[in-house]
Amino acid sequence: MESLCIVGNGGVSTCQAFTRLDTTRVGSRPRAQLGFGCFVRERYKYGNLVIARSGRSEVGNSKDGNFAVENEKEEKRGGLILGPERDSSGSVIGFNLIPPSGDGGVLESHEDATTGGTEEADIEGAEKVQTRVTYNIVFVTSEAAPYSKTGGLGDVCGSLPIVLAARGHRVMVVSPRYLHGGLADKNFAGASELDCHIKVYCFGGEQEVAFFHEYREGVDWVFLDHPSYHRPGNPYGDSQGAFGDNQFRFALLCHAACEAPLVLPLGGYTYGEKCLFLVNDWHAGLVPVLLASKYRPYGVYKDARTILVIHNLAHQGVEPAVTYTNLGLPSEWYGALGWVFPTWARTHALDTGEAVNLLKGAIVTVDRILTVSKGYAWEITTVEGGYGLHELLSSRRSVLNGITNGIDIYEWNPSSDKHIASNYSVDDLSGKVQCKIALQKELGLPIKPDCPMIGFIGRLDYQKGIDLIRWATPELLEDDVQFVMLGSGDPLYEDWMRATESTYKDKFRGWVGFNIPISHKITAGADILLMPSRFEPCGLNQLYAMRYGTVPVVHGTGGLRDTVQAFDPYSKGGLGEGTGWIFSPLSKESMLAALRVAIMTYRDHKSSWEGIMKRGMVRDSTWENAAVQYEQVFEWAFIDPPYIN
Ligand SMILES: Nc1ncnc2c1ncn2[C@@H]1O[C@H](COP(=O)(O)OP(=O)(O)O[C@H]2O[C@H](CO)[C@@H](O)[C@H](O)[C@H]2O)[C@@H](O)[C@H]1O
Repeated sequence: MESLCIVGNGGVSTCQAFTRLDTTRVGSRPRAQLGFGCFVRERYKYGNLVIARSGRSEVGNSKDGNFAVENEKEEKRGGLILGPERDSSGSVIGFNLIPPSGDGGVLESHEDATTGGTEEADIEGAEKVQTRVTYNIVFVTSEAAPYSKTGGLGDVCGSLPIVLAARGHRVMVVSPRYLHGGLADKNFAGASELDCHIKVYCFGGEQEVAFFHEYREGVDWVFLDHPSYHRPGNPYGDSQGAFGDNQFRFALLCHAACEAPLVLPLGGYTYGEKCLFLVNDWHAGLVPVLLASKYRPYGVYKDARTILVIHNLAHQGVEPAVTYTNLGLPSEWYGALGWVFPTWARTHALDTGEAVNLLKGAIVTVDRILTVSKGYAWEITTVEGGYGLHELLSSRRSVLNGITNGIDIYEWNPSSDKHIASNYSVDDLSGKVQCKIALQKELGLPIKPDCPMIGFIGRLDYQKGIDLIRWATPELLEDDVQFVMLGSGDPLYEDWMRATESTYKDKFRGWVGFNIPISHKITAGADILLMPSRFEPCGLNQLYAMRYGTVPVVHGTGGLRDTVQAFDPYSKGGLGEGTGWIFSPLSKESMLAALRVAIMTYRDHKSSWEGIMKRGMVRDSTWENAAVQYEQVFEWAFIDPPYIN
């Protein structure tokens, strides 16, 4: 117990007792980079108020014990709280706690943010406790599971918001209310219409939109309602291809998402102007452009920040330049979105290649950029991975970070999964073979519990390396293996899957369609999950597979390389380490070679195989791990002024 003077608004307001609750050491950089010691954080209880105080030890190479002594000394010398720091609305957002040396370091990460270049080391070292600063966070996304999902974007925007809310943030997710006229429409049944219709100006007129809302698992799920979201198909298209008015549909989403924190009194209060927009992929790319061009010039959202999360750079929302006037942006902002196709990509000699690119607009106006793995964060700054935006992305490298996705460990849990035939866990794997047998039965394959079963789940497109699978399948199926694929997408590959199934009746099954229960059954029933992705920003299926003891064989790219550890039978004195196989280059030969080693290990080295399975099953893929790193980036975003003021 000690006493501390609390000075507020220029005068000593009171002197009261306070108690130190705990002292923790905050993740530190290598000393050589910083030239000073590690940061420490202490928490104090003052009446009902808990105050976090951060400072740094001057003895960088102190052992933990020395840190305690150091801070004990500092504490004895006493410190001052120089009053609350308030935002423009008068809300208290922090306390200026200054030790007598004047070396306060209340916001240690401010220094981190200005040094640049090595932030990733700090992201990983961030504390794994409840966050100290909370934000009003607005996710803007074209899909969020379980309401809408065509792939990994839906998974991420369906689970990360819940984890952030549980960590104390106020979180809203704004997404369209798709009604396709099928069973999936019931996903929105829990959302009720809010008494708030607004008009947004774009596409040559006023567009009236409504909002639906469901408060679930601590998150405000806000669904934007407009007739253009009500049609058969999926969020982006139908059997005829992509919808022709997607630019309109997602521009509408962005306009409305900018209004939502200002106009929706969720739980009685709006989110307000001081919020953090997390804009996902091109569909949400207009949000930072709108803030910069239409709100901040009028004094609105001056204290908001925006972070672009890139899940897939291959999709950028590119449309002819003439469509710019539809977007509801001031004409002088054309340069932000204007983009010129390289000469080789133009359609004819008179084509000037001029276009508007919504993702590019976001990249040049947003405060910070995140991708879903570190490997991909680097790849998008290269010619090969940058899809024409590598130079722009490189120019913003100082605010670009990669954070590997987590997974929903409740939905993807082999010991409680309702979709699979038999539950199992790392302590009792016996149910896994039952899942395989059940899958063989369901698919009409010969029941062979010992036959290696390879699985594939994903969109049938160029990104996922389906062409490679197609070339390799005849050779692969010469062996005594079974191969099960689930996917939809390019009709060429859908037809190929059907044809292959009829050629290899005893060995191959191709399930064309999008089916979540089947994806769980394959993840549990297969022994090997194949992911020969050409590029993969993160990849979730390999994470699900590892959690289910299904061994991934992946191409060494992006998040696949970051998350799968190559099996090495000789390490650890012959005990082995690693969670799967990584092949490179992306060729039929190297993929088949990796699969053959995996199959041989499955057949002939049972204990090694079990080791690989178990290491994968206990790997930490939780969202908590990623959420802590997200919070570090949030802090950095608010330390810097808005990129475009
Ligand atoms: N036919 C089908 N039936 C049922 N379920 C199916 C399915 N096809 C795919 N899925 C499911 O959709 C999700 C796909 O996630 P991925 O991360 O593998 O890829 P995607 O390319 O969509 O995501 C993009 O965004 C995510 C999220 O950031 C990144 O991980 C990824 O690298 C990037 O390409 C998984 O949950 C998978 O099970």
